[in-house]
Amino acid sequence: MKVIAPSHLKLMFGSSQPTSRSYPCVQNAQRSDSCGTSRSEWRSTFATLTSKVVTQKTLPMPQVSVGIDHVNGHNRAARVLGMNQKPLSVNDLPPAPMHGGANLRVAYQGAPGAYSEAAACKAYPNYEAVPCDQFEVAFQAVELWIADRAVLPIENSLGGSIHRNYDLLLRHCLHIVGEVQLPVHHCLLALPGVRKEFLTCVMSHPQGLAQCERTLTKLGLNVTRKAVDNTAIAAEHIAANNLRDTAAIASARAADIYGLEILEDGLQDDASNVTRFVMLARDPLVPRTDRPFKTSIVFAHEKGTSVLYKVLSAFAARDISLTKIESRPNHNRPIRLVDDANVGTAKHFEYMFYIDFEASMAEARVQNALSEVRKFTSFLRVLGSYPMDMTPWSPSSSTSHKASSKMNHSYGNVNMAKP
Ligand SMILES: O=C(O)C(=O)C[C@]1(C(=O)O)C=C[C@@H](O)C=C1
Repeated sequence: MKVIAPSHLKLMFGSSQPTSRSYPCVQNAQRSDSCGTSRSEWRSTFATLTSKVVTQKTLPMPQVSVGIDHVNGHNRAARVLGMNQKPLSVNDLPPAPMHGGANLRVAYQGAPGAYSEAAACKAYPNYEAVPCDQFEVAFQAVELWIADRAVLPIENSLGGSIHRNYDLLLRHCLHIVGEVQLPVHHCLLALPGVRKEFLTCVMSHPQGLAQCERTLTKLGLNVTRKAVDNTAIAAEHIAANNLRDTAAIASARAADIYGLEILEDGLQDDASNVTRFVMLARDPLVPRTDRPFKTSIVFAHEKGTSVLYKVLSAFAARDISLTKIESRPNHNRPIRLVDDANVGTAKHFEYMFYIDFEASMAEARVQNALSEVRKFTSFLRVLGSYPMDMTPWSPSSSTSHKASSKMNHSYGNVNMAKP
């Protein structure tokens, strides 16, 4: 792995710039995000898929050859197209890669030693790291072609959703092209020689603190909790400022990098602690049916939650399993007032609903379900259709984390900017 940014990329730009690429935004009356609707084969493909009932089994594939992800090896499709005048079908294309090609520049939030760095490495083993100080900067790095991908946490099995990234997905125009599930094994780190009894403060990312709350209480430490932007940044801060009364909740790799000692190993409240990350790109992936796919959508409706049942039944009727539902405030219209002369004014909160389901946009049942959903919603956008992470389950352990950290260190010694 090579770090191509001298230090963390910082927030440099005001509002997000739409890229020149296409967006699979399916919008009805209301435009609720910053996505433009620039020309694109993909836009028309997705718009077709979601704006009317699609009965054909195959996608209009000749369109696909232009919008292909060359980095991921899909350029073979163009060759196939040249040699063979038959319309392409989904099955003519090479398998959608789980892991991307060499030397992708991958933006993540945090510093070396962050779990996001480990997730980026799992998703794209030969990547060039672009560490960013904020989640939003990682989005911008991809939009402005400083990076090719961003790998960002979206939810954790103990701490729940990372709401900031749900909101940013809507505000920006990137596409989800993959997911990575990372076992997260936390350690309590402090400067060499520091004893637990003398700690007055524990620093970490809010998710790190949330994932270890019960264990911290059980340890009986009399410490204040301090939230910082990233677990590795907490470790870096303690080392850089020689803080002898403060510990960080971070990875074993962060201990190695910043010269800290592990006071407690396996601090997370449950051994099976997993964070799900999404991989983001400027272009969407060609959806396929030859491996398990997930699709993520976001929608809103003017009549609030009353349509939720109808939307969900569009999936249930087609036997499509939902894996996640999240609701966030609808920032365009946070409150709907309903006046009743007799009893006063009801204030209803308005939401954006995010849904993940286990099926591919290339399946007719999904296209039909989305056509139905569109009837009940004022805004609908497909965030991405991408291969599910099917790596076999291996619970997190410090040993396994250290093993992978050694692997990273061998890259790190050559390329990684150590503090
Ligand atoms: O702080 C880090 O190391 C991160 O990569 C961020 C983050 C998060 O945002 O959830 C990622 C994984 C863990 O769940 C804890 C923190």
